[in-house]
Amino acid sequence: MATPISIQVWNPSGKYRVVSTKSMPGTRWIKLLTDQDCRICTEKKTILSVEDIVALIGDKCDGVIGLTEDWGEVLFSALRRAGGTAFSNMAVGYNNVDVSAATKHGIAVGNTPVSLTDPDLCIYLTQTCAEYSKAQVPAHQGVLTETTAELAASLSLAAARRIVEADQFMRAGLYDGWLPHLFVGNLLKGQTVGVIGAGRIGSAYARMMIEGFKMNLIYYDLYQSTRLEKFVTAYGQFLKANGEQPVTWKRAATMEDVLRDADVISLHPVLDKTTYHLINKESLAIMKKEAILVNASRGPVIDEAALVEHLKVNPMFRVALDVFEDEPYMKPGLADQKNAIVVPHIASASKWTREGMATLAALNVLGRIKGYPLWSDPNRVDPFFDENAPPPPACPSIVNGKQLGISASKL
Ligand SMILES: NC(=O)C1=CN([C@@H]2O[C@H](COP(=O)(O)OP(=O)(O)OC[C@H]3O[C@@H](n4cnc5c(N)ncnc54)[C@H](O)[C@@H]3O)[C@@H](O)[C@H]2O)C=CC1
Ligand SMILES: O=C(O)C(=O)CO
Repeated sequence: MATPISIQVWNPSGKYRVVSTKSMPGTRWIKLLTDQDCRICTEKKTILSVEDIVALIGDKCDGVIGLTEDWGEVLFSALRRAGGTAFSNMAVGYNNVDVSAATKHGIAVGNTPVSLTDPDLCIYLTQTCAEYSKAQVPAHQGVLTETTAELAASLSLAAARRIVEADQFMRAGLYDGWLPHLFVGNLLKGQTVGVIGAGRIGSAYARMMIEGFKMNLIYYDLYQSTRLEKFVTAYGQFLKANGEQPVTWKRAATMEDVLRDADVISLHPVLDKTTYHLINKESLAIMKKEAILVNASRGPVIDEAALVEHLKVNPMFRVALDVFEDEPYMKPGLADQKNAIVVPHIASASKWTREGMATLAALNVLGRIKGYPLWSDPNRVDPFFDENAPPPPACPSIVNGKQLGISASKL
């Protein structure tokens, strides 16, 4: 075992033993657990291997909070042997977790689809235009959802206006004076934004690009996003009533239609068998030569080696990536491409979101340890964030709750 070098323990004499495989932001999650007689053990610096985590679980552990590690048979059987019944990913995505292995061992699997109410947005829309405000803009905007969508929007802009290249050029002392051809990029207004996977994050990203830059929408999802369609229709009517060109939407019959039509394409599906290498050599070839591709979902949704080859022969094609196929590594050649922007999986990295995720992950584990029921709607978890009141006695979001027969909360 690579010895963990900086173990930190809170409330050493606590009755319940909880391990957090990574140090998490904020202090509320620590207080919530220690107030309920939990001893918390976390590794502050190292990225732990599966072997390290088994050692940290030891022979007594009630629950674990983890992220990105490979949570399969080895870890779940170790947790079970130590008497554990709870695991929570500190993430909304849980493609790193073998849920059926957890269920087999009677272990609950939590995730963090954080949400909060955003009254300002609703007031703004109500004042702006009655129709527009009725367009089913959700009263609950996800904290993780919006944060991740904002990063995807930032990457779209950075790629469209070549901000990273221009920044590097400045710092290299190459700027001699204003030139008409210097870092000419793409105007977004009036262009088409394509969204693949129009769930919570994909829809929030679409709204930002449509409202912010008056782009038209084409999307592909297995399900119809009625709420998003109504929003774009109403916003289009609002623009028309104000003498502006209305925005439009189209639900594509195939993903290829999106790839063919869109100027900026952002990927937001879950990672599963149907989305693995969704973007590959063939699908890249369909896209416009000057298109922008953004990925803040999961790395393996793109065949990254094929992407590197595509970037080499299509210098006007740009890509902006938050996630990578072999994370934390990049495929050979990617870092050399000027038409690629790469950031280290920071889409959810706003203070509020990360602290909220830590709180939810801790409460998933605590709820299971205490035998609490499941919260009624994992997309409406605002009560768990109220710093002035104790959190509801429920598990905020357990993905295999039904399979384990955990009862639903009446709250
Ligand atoms: N980069 C980051 O830090 C973050 C990444 N994520 C990733 O984003 C993903 C999406 O998150 P949410 O929007 O909250 O999930 P969601 O479940 O609300 O949306 C996913 C959408 O993908 C669609 N989908 C599934 N298979 C598809 C297919 N074959 N083709 C097209 N669409 C398909 C689903 O119907 C659904 O509408 C997460 O699963 C996670 O992997 C989430 C948060 C942060
Ligand atoms: O929540 C997720 O799925 C993440 O990727 C963490 O940022």
